[in-house]
Amino acid sequence: MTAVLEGRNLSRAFGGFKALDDVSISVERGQIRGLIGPNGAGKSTLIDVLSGRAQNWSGRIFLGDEEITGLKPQQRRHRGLARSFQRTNIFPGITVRTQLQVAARALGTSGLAEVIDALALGDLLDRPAQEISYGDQRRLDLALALVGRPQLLLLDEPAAGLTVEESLKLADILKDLVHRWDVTVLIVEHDMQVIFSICDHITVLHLGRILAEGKPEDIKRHPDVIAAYLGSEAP
Ligand SMILES: Nc1ncnc2c1ncn2[C@@H]1O[C@H](COP(=O)(O)OP(=O)(O)OP(=O)(O)O)[C@@H](O)[C@H]1O
Repeated sequence: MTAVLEGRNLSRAFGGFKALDDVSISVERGQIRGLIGPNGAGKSTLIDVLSGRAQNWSGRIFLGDEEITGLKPQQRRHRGLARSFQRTNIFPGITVRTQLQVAARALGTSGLAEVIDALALGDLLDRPAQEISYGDQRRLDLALALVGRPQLLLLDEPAAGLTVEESLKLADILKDLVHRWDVTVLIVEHDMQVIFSICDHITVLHLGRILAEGKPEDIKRHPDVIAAYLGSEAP
């Protein structure tokens, strides 16, 4: 299998506190990789390091065969590494259409129609983002990350604040995109229904280190993961 993303020996400290402690991760092409763990485990820190948003970290990162360790977020984005944010990354007063067009222009790409179609945003194009529902805003955030059809999508809690119905719809969209568009996904999510329904592989972080890695059914039964995070009520 080909690794689309490889992080080697990634570390980041805040003062003397190691938020990320020598973590290595390899995500294969076509995978939906879940990244789970308790609050403060280092998940967002890892996403920040991989997307180029973090300062003062160490380690090496490869996107396919290319080392991207020293590249800024926008340079990584141009090479096909996109991310969404825990808080949506959208501008409230601007219409859905304009936000997508601005994102496409910044990337020098066209092909917005397929993104609009995939995320079912067609009826919302002329609405300012502040007027659409929170669930629709999360889909717009995902659409912005998908402009230019990135090869790798880093998602930081895309289902946060969504209803069960919206979360399941999002899960369906993601599964579909991976298969139709050949996008690889690394997803941080606390909603275990979403994680266990879409991920083929899961990495568990705890206290800045990898606690376990494996297939969903093995992770569900892993005693250390149950003790540190899932409890006895794993879905
Ligand atoms: N800018 C910062 N300054 C100081 N400490 C930070 C900073 N950012 C994160 N941390 C600390 O680093 C640790 C890891 O944080 P991180 O946000 O990566 O965890 P997480 O697994 O994403 O948690 P959550 O599930 O709550 O989002 C936490 O203890 C957090 O308090």
